[in-house]
Amino acid sequence: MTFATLRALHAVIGTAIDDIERVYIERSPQGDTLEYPSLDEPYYHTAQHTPEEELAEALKDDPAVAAASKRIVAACAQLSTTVNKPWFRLMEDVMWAQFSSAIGFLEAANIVEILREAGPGGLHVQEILRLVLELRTNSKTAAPPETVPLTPVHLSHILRLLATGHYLCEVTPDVFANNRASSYIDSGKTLSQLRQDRRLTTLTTSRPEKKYNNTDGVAAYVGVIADTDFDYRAQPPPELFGQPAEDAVNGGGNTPYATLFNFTFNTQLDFFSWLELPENEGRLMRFGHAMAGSGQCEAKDAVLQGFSWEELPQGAVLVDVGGGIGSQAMLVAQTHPHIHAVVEDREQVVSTAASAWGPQYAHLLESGRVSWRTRDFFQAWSPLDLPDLGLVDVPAVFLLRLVMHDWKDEDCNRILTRLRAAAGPDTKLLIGDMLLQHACATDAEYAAADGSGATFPFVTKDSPLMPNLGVANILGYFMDLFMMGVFDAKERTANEMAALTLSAGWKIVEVRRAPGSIWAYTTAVPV
Ligand SMILES: C[S@@+](CC[C@H](N)C(=O)[O-])C[C@H]1O[C@@H](n2cnc3c(N)ncnc32)[C@H](O)[C@@H]1O
Repeated sequence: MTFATLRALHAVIGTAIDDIERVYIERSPQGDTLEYPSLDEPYYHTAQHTPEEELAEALKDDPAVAAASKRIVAACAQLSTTVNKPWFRLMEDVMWAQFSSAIGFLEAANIVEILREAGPGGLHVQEILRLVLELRTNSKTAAPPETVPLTPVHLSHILRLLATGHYLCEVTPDVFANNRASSYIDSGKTLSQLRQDRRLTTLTTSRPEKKYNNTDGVAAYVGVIADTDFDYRAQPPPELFGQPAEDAVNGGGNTPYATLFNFTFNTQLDFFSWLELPENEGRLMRFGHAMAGSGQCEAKDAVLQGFSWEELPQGAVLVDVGGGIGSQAMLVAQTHPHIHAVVEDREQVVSTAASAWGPQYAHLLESGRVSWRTRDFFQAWSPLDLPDLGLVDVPAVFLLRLVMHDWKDEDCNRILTRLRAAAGPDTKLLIGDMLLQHACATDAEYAAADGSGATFPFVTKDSPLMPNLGVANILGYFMDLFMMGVFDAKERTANEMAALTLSAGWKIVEVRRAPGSIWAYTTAVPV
């Protein structure tokens, strides 16, 4: 039985590679065969590429390729867990935090940028260290110098761990170069730009977060998640251990803390208010950029596929609630000229949001088709007064992307109830968030699935793979625990989301997702 399962998993991998190759062949330019991008070759998104290189990279987002890739990841993980000695698997998983810290260090120390400038031959750790120290800053978001007794030996060990885990290549002993995986974290900034950011400021106010301006937000996202102060991130809330949260986190003092985040930072503020404290200015800026990077969780432009925007009437208004710097609103307004988008957020975010955008979107801001307003989403929604449209008291769509997962159910209910009170009969609520699935499926669910992988279960009943595609989707389940630690919130299962929206008078009518993806756009209408 087990050998049959091993072979079935092996077959899944082979079939999925066939599926990927078919797409690459079909899309190859005439007379040429498009190769699958090599892990050894960096791909810097800000660099110049040949049309073939760009296409080969872009095809990873092709729905058939993305779905096949997920099956390969799921099968490889299941296969390696089956055959790995249990002790090794167990210890690797328990010690995985070391790897996460190493990636955080790679980003914070600008090593990807240093190695980009070094080129394919790489750089010896001694020279890497010299540049790391030269670029090191003393900001709140970087480790203070006295806690980093970094030597070339330390550095080579950290980088070797990363190379062994398929980030970086060790070209010759102690000489490291970027590979495709590490190049993905590249901010695109030159070392001279990074040095310039330091020079422009005083010693005590250096601004490493400027590194994230005009980037795709991936480095910023790594910085947010791997922030060295966020060590509580791996800890589930104490309630899970049967202790009341207050007893477990208040350290015997008199002040109860609502979450482990509050305990760790010794604050009674919620995360977003804390982020606005003057000493967290760099973190706030980085967070805004990181949200642009969060787009990588979804298929490219997923918000465009997640809703039938083209069916909205001329002058329809999308309200992007808690929309941050407005990355989704921009995308929708850019693609659909008949839509106006208003991004609502906290005052401090709104006051700097427009300046986060380069000339590419200037026409949307100048024409007023994208605008911002300050609104606390726990307060009542009030009509908008827009230059071209006049008074808008019934928006067409309320978008909540990556908002629900920040809040516990009672708070989400308050947010949704405010939106429900402002909704007209045709107003849609669109939620963009992970939609977790159970790690099992019933016969009825298998029978009802359409087989495309766009509905759960993501595989057919005879597949050896888990119905939620296991490790291929584990990011969603990691984020779930991260949200518990940071906000006492969570990612939600489809059933949990349905119950939550219904509690505020919204009924889910559609879920759209890329095949096999845990990320979904969920549409609800007033009950
Ligand atoms: C995780 S971010 C998501 C941003 C954006 N929706 C996106 O997908 O890129 C959550 C956003 O909620 C905003 N936010 C937090 N509390 C808020 C409140 N009480 N009222 C309005 N916005 C709030 C934050 O400032 C932040 O921009």
